[in-house]
Amino acid sequence: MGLAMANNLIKAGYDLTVWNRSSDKCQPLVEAGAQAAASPKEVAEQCDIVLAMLADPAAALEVATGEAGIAAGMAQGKGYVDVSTVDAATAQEISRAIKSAGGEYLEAPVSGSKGPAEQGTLIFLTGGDRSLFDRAAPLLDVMGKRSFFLREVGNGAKMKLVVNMVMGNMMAAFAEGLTLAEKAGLSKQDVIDVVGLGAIAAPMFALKGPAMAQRKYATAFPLKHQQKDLRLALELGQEVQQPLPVAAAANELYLQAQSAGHGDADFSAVLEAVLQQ
Ligand SMILES: NC(=O)C1=CN([C@@H]2O[C@H](COP(=O)(O)OP(=O)(O)OC[C@H]3O[C@@H](n4cnc5c(N)ncnc54)[C@H](OP(=O)(O)O)[C@@H]3O)[C@@H](O)[C@H]2O)C=CC1
Ligand SMILES: O=CCCC(=O)O
Repeated sequence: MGLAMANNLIKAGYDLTVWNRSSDKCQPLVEAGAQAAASPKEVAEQCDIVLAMLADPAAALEVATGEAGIAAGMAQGKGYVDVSTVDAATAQEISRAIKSAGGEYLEAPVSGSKGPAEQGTLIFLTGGDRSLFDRAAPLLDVMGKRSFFLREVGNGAKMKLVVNMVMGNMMAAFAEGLTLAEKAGLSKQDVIDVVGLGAIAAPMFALKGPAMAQRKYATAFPLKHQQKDLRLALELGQEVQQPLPVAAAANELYLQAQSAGHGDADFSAVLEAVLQQ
């Protein structure tokens, strides 16, 4: 995700300084004109606005608040926009670290996968400093088609978890439907066609269904990240005392798929867990 988003910023003419834990992954961006930095701190020292796209809450915290992290290079006038999918408490902790270092903070997780990241059609779900939202808007407009400002830090994370919980549930239900159809003697392609014409038609089913019918799962959204998002959504449900039995059942399927070695495959590989029931 980060590579595609950074590429679009370079193409739009922005002067980029990049860092990634595995530094070889920065090479295509350096070849496209970006400068490589030795640490997140160095990126923050060199840039007015820092963007980060990281795996999970642990990675987001380490990169933002670690010894050579973003906060260590922050100063007044600089801003940090974290587009990773994390929980609200993590976003709030990062916000405190950035602000006590004098910077501004915006959480901005994205809806939309690899295709929208490449095409610059992501949807940003933001919360935090309104002035940074306004300052970063031209960058978000290069990478996305719409940006929502949801006020205080944590609301972007919560919105993202709600959306991804629904998405994870939908994919698990679709996998069950395909499996039931096949065992009942129906064609999976017929199921995809019928679903695509009715009220439950979804771009996701049309996009991923044909490959799922062949048990192929080229990674756009890694299954391990979908399971992380369901875990975080279930934790949010506990915080606000909302039972989420459908999401809890879906989470079990993603955990099973992950244990069976499909964590780095696309999240549609949840079908493999359904097939094992
Ligand atoms: N893929 C998708 O369709 C979408 C993903 N997201 C969210 O975006 C985020 C990134 O997703 P995606 O790009 O697919 O994931 P990847 O797994 O491809 O990338 C994860 C990134 O996080 C880095 N990272 C992981 N752990 C650490 C750490 N401890 N310290 C420093 N860096 C670390 C990785 O570095 P390294 O290269 O060294 O491993 C890599 O750059 C996730 O939060 C995901 O939920 C949101 C919308 C869509
Ligand atoms: O977090 C991943 C979202 C994927 C998508 O919105 O298609």
